[in-house]
Amino acid sequence: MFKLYFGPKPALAVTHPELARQVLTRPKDFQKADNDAVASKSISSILNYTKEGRNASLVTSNGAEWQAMRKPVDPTFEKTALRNLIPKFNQTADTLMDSWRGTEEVDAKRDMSRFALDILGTAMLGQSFGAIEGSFDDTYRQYQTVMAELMNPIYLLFPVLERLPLPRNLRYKAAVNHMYGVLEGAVYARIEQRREQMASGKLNEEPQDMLDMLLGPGLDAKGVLPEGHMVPMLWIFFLAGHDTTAVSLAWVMHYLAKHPDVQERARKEAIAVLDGKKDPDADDVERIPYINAVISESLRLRPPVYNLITREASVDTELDGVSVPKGTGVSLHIAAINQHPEVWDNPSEFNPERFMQEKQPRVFNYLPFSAGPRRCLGDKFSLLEQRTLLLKLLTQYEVLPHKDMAKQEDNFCTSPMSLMLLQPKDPATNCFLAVERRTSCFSELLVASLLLVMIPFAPNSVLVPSSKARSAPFVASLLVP
Ligand code: HEM
Repeated sequence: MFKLYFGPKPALAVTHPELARQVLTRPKDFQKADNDAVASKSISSILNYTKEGRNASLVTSNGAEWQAMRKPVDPTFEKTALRNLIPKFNQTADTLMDSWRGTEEVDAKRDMSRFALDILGTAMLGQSFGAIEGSFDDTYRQYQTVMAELMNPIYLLFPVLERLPLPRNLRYKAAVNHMYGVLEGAVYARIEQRREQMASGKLNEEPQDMLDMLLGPGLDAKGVLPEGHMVPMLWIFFLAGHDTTAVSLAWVMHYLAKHPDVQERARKEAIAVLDGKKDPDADDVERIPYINAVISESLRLRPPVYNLITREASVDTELDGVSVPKGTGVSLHIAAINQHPEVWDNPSEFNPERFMQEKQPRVFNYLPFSAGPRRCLGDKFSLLEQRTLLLKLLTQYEVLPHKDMAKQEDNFCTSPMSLMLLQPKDPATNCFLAVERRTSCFSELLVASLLLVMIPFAPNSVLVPSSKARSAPFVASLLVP
């Protein structure tokens, strides 16, 4: 544990799993800090509040207010509810991989980000943002403006600047208003659709996406949530679920490229589970322990939310014998906890094997999704999305190190966003990967049997992973953020 300052405010950084356990399981002593600690004022006031000015952010509220929001949305993120979304995940994964056909270079961070956004659009609202295809440009651009400005350090440090009529403020507010309109519009369009279906006697009672689940049956736009909370809740899902998953996937690509042996084993598992099918189903994604271990190990070493800075002492209290005055910020350094040498052997080594043991890591030793009552709501959603993509990607593509990757370390960037999100280093410098298109499962079997005879004559064949990256016909580059 060490002391630091968030601007002028003193704070503690916790790096030991046991102390993390205490912080996460003593919500009366350590509560969520006020919104302003993590987001600029305009975003807080426009999207995280109801029109009457009540805090409607699931992420930053506390106590009964938080419970009133979390309880009704929990079932939407349960395994059984999520199973229905797998066809949407498959479809978006196909769109992504189709977009790579014939491409020479692919930017992995960008594409994982577009994938994660389109997944959220489709799964939440039933409409893709068209981010992968670039067909929903305006909303995508406005969304990017909000995301870029949300953590603008200048405005976080000097919030008073937000009151000035600066071009940045006008642009930012317009983008936030646009996003509010899109989310509100989606809710009202759904109610309207139901009304029409009801009138024509064709109302489909089965929820088609998360919006249907949040709305519950009927024509009430507030759905299962307290009045005025629907749009802020949808917004939170985008905010909490987009970049986190995108960054996680980008790191998985990075590790797959760096560890061809791991990738090959994961591929074998994917091919065996899919068994010639194009699309995984809900059972398939449960039968991939090794791919799961690869994701878990990547999340351990490079947790997207690596520094959770959202807690503060709600009363005068103590931690590890140190007195902690009310109002002190408390950050959980998840990246440090996930690699604590007291609980992990060779902590900085990438080794998915750790997650293949019968005895899984103890809860507070491994915190990419945090733990306790405030554990990430969307962990299962994100894992399902990542597993679905990897199952398909590994059977169709091979992730290879780009020629510049020899120089690469597992670096992460120090952009303003890295205050919370651990992103691979700036793409312009050294985070290139390459992917190679693979043959289909059927033709792969064919090629494999031919290779038994032809190996001496076919050193660049798709099934020989080494020197082929630059000579094979379908090389595309994946650029990790
Ligand atoms: C790899 C992907 C993800 C990571 C690493 C991640 C990580 C986290 C972390 C560390 C927290 C903070 C928990 C705490 O304060 O103790 C959190 C909270 C949250 N996450 Fe995630 N998350 C991911 C994906 C998602 C997705 C896909 C969604 C929704 C679609 C989501 C929704 C939320 C929400 C709503 C909360 C606030 C929960 C509450 O305070 O009750 N997350 N997440």
